[in-house]
This record gives sequence, C-alpha cells and structure tokens, in this order.
Amino acid sequence: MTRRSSIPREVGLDHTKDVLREGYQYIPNRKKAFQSDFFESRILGEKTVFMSGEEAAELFYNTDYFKREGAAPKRIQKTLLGEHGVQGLDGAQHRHRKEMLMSLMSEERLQVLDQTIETYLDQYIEKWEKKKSIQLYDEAVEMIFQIACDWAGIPLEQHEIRNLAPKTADLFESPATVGLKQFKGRNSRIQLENWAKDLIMKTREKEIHPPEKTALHVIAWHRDLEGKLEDLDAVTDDLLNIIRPMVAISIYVAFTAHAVIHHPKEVEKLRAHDDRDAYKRFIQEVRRFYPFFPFNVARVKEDFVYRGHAFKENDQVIFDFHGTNNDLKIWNNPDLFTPDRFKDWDGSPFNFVPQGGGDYLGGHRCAGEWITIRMMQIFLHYFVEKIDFEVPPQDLSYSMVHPPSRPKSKVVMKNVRMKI
Ligand code: HEM
Repeated sequence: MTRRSSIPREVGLDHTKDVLREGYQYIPNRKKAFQSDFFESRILGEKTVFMSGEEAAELFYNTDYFKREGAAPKRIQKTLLGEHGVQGLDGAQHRHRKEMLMSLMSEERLQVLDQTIETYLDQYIEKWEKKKSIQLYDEAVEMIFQIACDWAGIPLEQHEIRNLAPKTADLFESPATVGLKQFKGRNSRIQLENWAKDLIMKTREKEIHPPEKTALHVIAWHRDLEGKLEDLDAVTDDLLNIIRPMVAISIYVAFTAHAVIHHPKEVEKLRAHDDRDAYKRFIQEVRRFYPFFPFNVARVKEDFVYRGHAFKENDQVIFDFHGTNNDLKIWNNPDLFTPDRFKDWDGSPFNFVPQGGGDYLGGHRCAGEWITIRMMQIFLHYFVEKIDFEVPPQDLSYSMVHPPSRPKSKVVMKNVRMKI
C-alpha cells in the first residue's frame, strides 16, 4: 500500500549527490522550489523527510515524536560524536547524562572560563606581537585547546598541545569528508579517545586530582542511573564532548573576525556604546549569518500523522539549522549582517537554532551554547577594543557547500599590537 502525504516529494531514486553538491543550500533550494517547509526525498538510499523553519523546529525537538537512537550515520559517530555520546541517547538515560553536562555550565564555572580565556589571549597576543603575521584560525585552535583543558582540570604536557590540538580539529573538520581526510578524522578520534580514557582512569585511580567542579572531576566520578560509576566509553565521549566543541569555537572566532573586517560601521557602534548587549547582538548575528552545522538527523519514535503525512516508526528526518536561521518568514533581509535585528528578537527556542533548539535538559539542544557566546564575546572585545591589526590581501571567501565552513585564508592578521 502506498502512503498518502500532503508533503511535496522530490522525484528521483536518490539525492545524496545533490546534498553533497549543494551543501547548506540543499534544503533552502527545495524549500523555495516547493514553497513548503517540509518535503520528502531520498538520501543514502532512505526515504527522508526534510524540514526547515520555526514550526519544523518545534516538531523536530518534540521527543514524543522523534528519537536519536540509531539516527547519526557511522561516519559522524566515528569522527565528530563518538559512539557512546549523549547525542545518541533518549529518555531518562539522556536526561541523566545531560544534567551532569549542564551542571558544568554554572555561572561560577563560566566566570572561571572568562578569566581563563583572557589569560590565554593576553599570552598569545604577546607572542603575536613578535610575529609579522598570524593565521587566526590555527592560533585559535591551539589556544582554545589549552583553554578548554585548563578549564576542564586536564593537565597538559607541552608536546601534547602540538599533537592533540590539531587532532581535535580533525574531529569537526572531517565528518562530511571521504577518503584520506575521513581516515585521518577516524584515527584522530581513536587517539583522543585513548587520551581521554587514560585521564579518566588516572582520576578514578587517584593518580591525578582534577579540582572539584571541573569537567574531568565531574565526568570521571559520574554515576549512572543505578548508582554505579558510569561506563568508561560513555564518560570518554562525555569528556571529548566538552573539549572538541570548545575547540570548534575557533571557527566562530574566525567568522567573528570576518564580520569585524567586513562591517566597520557595526564595529563603530560597538566602540561608541561599549555595552554588553551590543556585543551580544553582534555575536548572535555572527551565529545566525554564517554557516556552521547545516542540519541534523533523527528518527521517528512511533507512527504518527502530521500535515497529512504518515510518519512511520524509524523513518529518517532531517532538520535544517542554517535555512531556519535564514528563513524569510522569521528574519527580514536575512542576507544582510544586521546585529540590531536582535533588539526585537522574541527569544523563541525554535526560530534561531545555530546550536539546535528546544530545551537543554529535556532535549538535545547544545550543552555549550552559553560557553560559545561568552567566548565569542571576549574574542570580539579583544578585536574591537584591545588590539590593532592589519588585514593583508587574502581569500576571505567561505564555502556554502562543505561543512563546517570557514574563511579560506583562515584570517591572516598582520602587525598585531595590543592597544596602549
Ligand atoms: C562551536 C560552537 C558550537 C556549535 C555550532 C554547536 C552546535 C551544536 C549542535 C547543532 C548540536 C546538536 C543539536 C541537536 O541535536 O539537534 C549540539 C549538541 C551538543 N553540543 Fe554543541 N555546539 C557548539 C559548541 C559546544 C560547546 C562549547 C559544547 C560544550 C562545552 C558543546 C556541547 C554539546 C553537546 C554535549 C551536545 C549534545 C547535546 C545533546 O544531545 O543533548 N557544544 N551542538
């Protein structure tokens, strides 16, 4: 029996190649062509409902309808996420682990992070002053790796910084790749898992003593729902779920610098007012405007009907982050970089979703959104108020096809100087 549906369907056997060819624009292009926020297509040999926009976000993040178990493709688990992370959990197990991760995000711990970021930035700027030019993205990867480990209570040897910082970047640079780059990402994941496992075992065996409330301490001593010490593979992924995405903020740091370079009038506004809200609005606009993760995948929990479409248990669904952040129904002139639009933003958890939507504890919204915003704000403050730099000719364009995108030149800055 064929299924009836009011959702438009893209004809053809399989559209995986179109997804790879069009990248961030695959869903928005069809949304426009079908004049619909929902459409059905086939990718990786599976019938899939694609959805975009505010209503779609509300549906996607409803855990009565969708689950994450068995949703993420293996190539993403073996690079970005790990096979035992919270991303693949549902229900009570998910909530229990997510509560532990969210406990790391207290105001007290975020203030410690703010200070740590400033300390490292001051040290790095001293180093940059001695160089003719720097590549901001690479510097940020190395610096934020140390910031993350310091904040997480992880002891680091000098040689580990050079070895592990770029490997951490491999995890978020490789998921959408094939061949050698994918192989490199998988290898880096194995090495980082060994490193994280070793840190957790040493903590449990009291060979090292990370301070209380740090991520390493909290994660290593976490107990499961039955009160037993959490499974080693699970906590290994939890620890990497802190370090890896903190390092990934390097991409946003590069895009923040990109926005500073391209929007001098907006920078002038920041200088004129120097108020925290203006800085926050600028950062929110960076997160809305620039592409990061294009979309995410889930599976239908139990049969249900929505918009006349029969969703069947285990069907694949994909939700569009970038297209929602640029949706004409939500944002006026989404192609313009306009931080002031956030003066009127209603704060909905479903219409601005650079790091997912919905609820932090009950759902899969990113655990590190507050860290991301604060770290970006501090970097922005340094770019605007604390340092001078020149921008030599370079290719600052970025891809709208291959995720995660970033400025091609990695943002070269010349003659970086601390302002007097
Ligand atoms: C670079 C900036 C970041 C971006 C663009 C980002 C984006 C995302 C996205 C799109 C999701 C998936 C939401 C969903 O499942 O639908 C997610 C989940 C997650 N993120 Fe982030 N993130 C960032 C930074 C961070 C940071 C700094 C941390 C931790 C310190 C973090 C920890 C997590 C965790 C643990 C999850 C899984 C949540 C769950 O499944 O319940 N992220 N993030």
